[in-house]
Amino acid sequence: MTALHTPKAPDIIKSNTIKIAAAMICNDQGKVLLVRKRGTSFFMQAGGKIEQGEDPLVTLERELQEELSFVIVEEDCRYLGKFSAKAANEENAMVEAEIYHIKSNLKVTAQSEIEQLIWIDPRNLGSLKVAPLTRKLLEADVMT
Ligand SMILES: Nc1nc2c([nH]c(=O)n2[C@@H]2O[C@H](COP(=O)(O)OP(=O)(O)OP(=O)(O)O)[C@@H](O)[C@H]2O)c(=O)[nH]1
Repeated sequence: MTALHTPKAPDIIKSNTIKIAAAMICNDQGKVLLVRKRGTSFFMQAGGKIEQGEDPLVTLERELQEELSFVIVEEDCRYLGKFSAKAANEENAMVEAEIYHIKSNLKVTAQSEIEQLIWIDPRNLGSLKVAPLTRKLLEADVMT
């Protein structure tokens, strides 16, 4: 008789992990840029899915170009680390993010799949609906 393998919780979580590269874009006034994608309700970091074998910084360059027409200046960009949280828009999934801190005072405009962008005061979110990963990053105070 063939033994059936029933996935245990960690296996299930692993297979439902979305890997992304995303940006903590901060300006001189201590504000942080968040985006809301078309048809969704959570505000989150600009960024997107890492393609198989892709360097996360290459992913981020592509996503910021697509979403904000933003070009990364190397000296204003710093790798912060890998952070994970419950995915905002997908049921029963986790998001694992390579996060980069980017300093910028440039005016950015929403492109393509971005319905809304806002500069927020990280110490005063009020009732803003933010993605779990974003809340975690803001609570970890990774803005500076
Ligand atoms: N970009 C981004 N995605 C996040 C964050 N937090 C979070 O849970 N996610 C989840 O990760 C998923 C990434 O999908 P995406 O739609 O941003 O990626 P993408 O542009 O490459 O997608 P596509 O090419 O399949 O349309 C989102 O649906 C969302 O549920 C975040 O801060 N930034």
